[in-house]
Amino acid sequence: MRIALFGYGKMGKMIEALALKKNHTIVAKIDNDTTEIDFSSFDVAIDFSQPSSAFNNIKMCLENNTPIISGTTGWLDRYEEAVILCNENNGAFIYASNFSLGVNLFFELNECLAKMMANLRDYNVSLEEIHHTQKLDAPSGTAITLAESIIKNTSYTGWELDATKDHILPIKAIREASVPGTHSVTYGSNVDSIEIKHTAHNREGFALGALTAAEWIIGKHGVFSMKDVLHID
Ligand SMILES: NC(=O)C1=CN([C@@H]2O[C@H](COP(=O)(O)OP(=O)(O)OC[C@H]3O[C@@H](n4cnc5c(N)ncnc54)[C@H](O)[C@@H]3O)[C@@H](O)[C@H]2O)C=CC1
Ligand SMILES: O=C(O)C1=N[C@H](C(=O)O)C[C@H](O)C1
Repeated sequence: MRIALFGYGKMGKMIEALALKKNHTIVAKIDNDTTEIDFSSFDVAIDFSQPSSAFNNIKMCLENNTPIISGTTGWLDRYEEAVILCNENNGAFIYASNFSLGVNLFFELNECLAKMMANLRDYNVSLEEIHHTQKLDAPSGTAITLAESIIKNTSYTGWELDATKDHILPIKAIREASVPGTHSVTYGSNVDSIEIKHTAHNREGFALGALTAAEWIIGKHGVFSMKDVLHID
């Protein structure tokens, strides 16, 4: 598979290392704003860039008939525009706030627990995420995905960083030197608490998931998610 990397930072480099081990070829490493890209030279693009550049990278790929996998977080106010562009161009697109298998299983666990807790009024839910200090967005994309699922399945109506209002799910975003990504969901009452937690030990799981999605999407048309790639239901 011939791959173009949009974003050649921590994730771009990790994906390159894994891709080479799997005998894929990295034909382009795009690490800044540019329009000088030969889209005919690669089969798929993988974007791990920055919140301010992700949408434009996705747009360029879709307008040039290139399947695009995006893991960049913090740009989702334009997600619906990306969906429209994908459909208009008969393209192929996957966004995931987290590509690791472990977190995608954790998403399922979170949904299941939210459904169980939905009518238990003695418990309040809160979310915490811990990431490295270079992270540009807060809360993390993964925390937002977790929060949206809880909101869909309980009486919570929204989320806010450090919220203290009724029915608003509080998210605490902590930044510590080199943490790859830790997420926990806690249901607390006066008598006990229930916590589920995912800890990434390094970035390999994210990179492997993104490569798996890139291999999977070739030849397909539409907007997909990691549920499609991993056959989770
Ligand atoms: N969905 C997932 O599984 C994961 C998502 N992420 C997200 O991926 C993004 C990148 O993460 P890291 O690699 O850790 O960040 P990073 O800061 O190490 O790398 C980002 C790179 O993008 C480059 N860049 C800036 N403007 C660009 C443009 N217009 N086009 C292409 N590249 C450009 C920067 O020069 C930098 O090298 C972040 O939004 C992060 O939250 C990170 C890990 C996993
Ligand atoms: O910026 C990161 O590093 C990560 N970002 C993603 C997010 O915002 O959820 C995924 C992972 O937690 C690492």
